[in-house]
Amino acid sequence: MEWTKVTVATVNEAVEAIANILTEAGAEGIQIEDASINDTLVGDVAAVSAFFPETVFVPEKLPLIRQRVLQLTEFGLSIGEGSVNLQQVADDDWATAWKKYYQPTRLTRFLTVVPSWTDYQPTDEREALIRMDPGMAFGTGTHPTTHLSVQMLEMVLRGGEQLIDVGTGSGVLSIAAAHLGVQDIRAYDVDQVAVDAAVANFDLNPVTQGIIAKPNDLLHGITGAADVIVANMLPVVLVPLIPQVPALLKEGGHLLLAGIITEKEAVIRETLSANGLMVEESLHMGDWVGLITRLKTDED
Ligand SMILES: C[S@@+](CC[C@H](N)C(=O)[O-])C[C@H]1O[C@@H](n2cnc3c(N)ncnc32)[C@H](O)[C@@H]1O
Repeated sequence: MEWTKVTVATVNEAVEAIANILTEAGAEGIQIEDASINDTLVGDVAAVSAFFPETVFVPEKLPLIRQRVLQLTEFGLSIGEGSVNLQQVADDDWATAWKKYYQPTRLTRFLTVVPSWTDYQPTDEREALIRMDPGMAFGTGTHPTTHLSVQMLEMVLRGGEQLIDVGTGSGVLSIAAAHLGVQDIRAYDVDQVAVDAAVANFDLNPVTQGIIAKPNDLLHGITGAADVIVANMLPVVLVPLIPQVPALLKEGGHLLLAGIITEKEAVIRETLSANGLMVEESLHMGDWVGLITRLKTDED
């Protein structure tokens, strides 16, 4: 079988958004390259490739893909070169591409994300595995913003908390939280395809029994407070999310934010402050920032 490979040349900041556009256009697999895995790319230059099966007539889809990539700039996102290129690839190349780019990745000392088709075994008894189907959209769990999110979860969770995962995507953060002892998890995503992908990934990970996954726009209409709210999303979505958080965060609870490129950190901090939240700690990975925040108290 032949596949059509569509590659968008971009920068790190836009990688997740472009992956979503390509998935929504009918891609069956996404491959992300940046300087950490491809020597020919330097700095924050990145490439997102999507593989479409023969049954999809890709040239028909290209104008909309191009238009949606360009529209990202309207949300304040830098897209870099933004060029879109087509290539036919044979099945064998595709199989090799998966193997090359989706390797088990140790996110933290205790959590490793593993493509579902590998037989990777933990190297020690404390290493827990997050099994993900790499054919599904919304990240394989190896993006730096996901790394930061999992690191922040590991820093604040002690077990037994209630957690809300906003923009769950592949469900990776909910699976990580379940491994860290959280049983009461609500996972939401505005996109039904993402919710379906998350549910399928929950089924691959026995630890996730009982997670509620539903389509929802941010936290509109959600009731019932949580100890931890985690959101790895673009700043353009985090800004309207933040004012919804204080009503849903228990006293002493944490809001964990990732998906923030360094240039957008100031606007996120301003929005947090205007809504009675303060930054307890910030984590950095490349150009990305993760913020551990909590409600301000009288002592602050
Ligand atoms: C960068 S992905 C994060 C996926 C996953 N949580 C992770 O950390 O790898 C962002 C997700 O947010 C979702 N999203 C975007 N806007 C949203 C909204 N208004 N409400 C809920 N989810 C949203 C997207 O569909 C996407 O799945």
